Amino acid sequence: MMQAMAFFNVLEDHIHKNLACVAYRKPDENVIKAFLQKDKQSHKTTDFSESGFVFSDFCGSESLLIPKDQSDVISTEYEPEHSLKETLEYVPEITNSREQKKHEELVAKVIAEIKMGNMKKVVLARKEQSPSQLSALSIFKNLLQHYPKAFCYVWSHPESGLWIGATPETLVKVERNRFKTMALAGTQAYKGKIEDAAWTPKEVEEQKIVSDEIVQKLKDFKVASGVINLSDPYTVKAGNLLHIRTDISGTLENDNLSNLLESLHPTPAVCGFPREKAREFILGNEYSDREFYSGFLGEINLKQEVKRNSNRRNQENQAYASILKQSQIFVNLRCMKLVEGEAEIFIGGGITADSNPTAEWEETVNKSYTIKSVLVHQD
Ligand SMILES: C=C(O[C@H]1C=CC=C(C(=O)O)[C@@H]1O)C(=O)O
Repeated sequence: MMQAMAFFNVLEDHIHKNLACVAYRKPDENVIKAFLQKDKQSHKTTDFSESGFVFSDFCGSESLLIPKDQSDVISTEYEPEHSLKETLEYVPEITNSREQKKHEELVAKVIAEIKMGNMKKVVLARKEQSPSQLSALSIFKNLLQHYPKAFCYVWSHPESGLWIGATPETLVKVERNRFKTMALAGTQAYKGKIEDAAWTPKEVEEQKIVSDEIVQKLKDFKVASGVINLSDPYTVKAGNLLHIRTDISGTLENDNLSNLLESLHPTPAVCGFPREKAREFILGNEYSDREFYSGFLGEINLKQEVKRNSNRRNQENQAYASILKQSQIFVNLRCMKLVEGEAEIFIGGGITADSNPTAEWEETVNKSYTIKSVLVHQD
């Protein structure tokens, strides 16, 4: 482990030299890890068989990779610099801008398509520009501070540019032959108590489409070898927002990570249902290219040594530590691209037949706050 100051200095230097690197902290953990690529080559993966950190776009056309064997891997313990406020106070400014009109018109178009029976759900996203007073690493530190339950990262790569985010959504975690995923959807503002959250039928349906489709796709792609386990839906907090979540887990049929990712991505939490029609609509109608927003990112095929228990029965095995292969991949939400000091914030929301265009606009405004609130100095 390095001292935090040395860690951030090395990272900053790497970003400054425009060499590929990523630093991240997993939900509820207190270690920040970084992969600093040593060579200047642009590595990509197509079959997800390598070991390293992957950064994939929404379309699935580009999967950048920082290979472990080409990187220095460093880590530091994260200590919040000052006591943090649970929720940042914020009153969304809802302006009647041109952007709002454009977004609401597109939402209305989706609702009309859904009512014609072409689709059941489409996630519509937009991009918002916001000036930032801070450097990438200061923004990253603010995210670490305010979102302990999120996967917080900063990714810098000559091909993708600089991305920063704090996502609440796991795409998949694989450990040996077990996988865990989640269906996350439905959004409301957090008002002080998780228990007080009441969900409308629209939100319940929006989330159920996600969990049903994940299970169906796992079956279609023959991913799971037996029963797929599902929790009941429950409410989770992500920054200033609440979502509905179902946990889904099972045993893998084989260790083909590529097949698993293809079955899951893009889920109806970021695309829609049916997948292909929703994807086509998104690519043909959204005003901005999503790039890496709503794609996925994370560790793939990392090997970790696990020491055996030293109880008597295991004593003969003491000399052997087992190797655990694991992947932990997140959906790239609540994120921004930093372009010459300006933040491009990407936000979206699920549209179903019962959506209200103005409420959908407001939801994206609320979601943008996860990022906007950390673009300024914190005290
Ligand atoms: C697409 C986003 O969120 C997804 C995850 C949780 C809740 C969502 C919703 O309520 O629409 C979205 O499906 C985003 O934050 O840009």
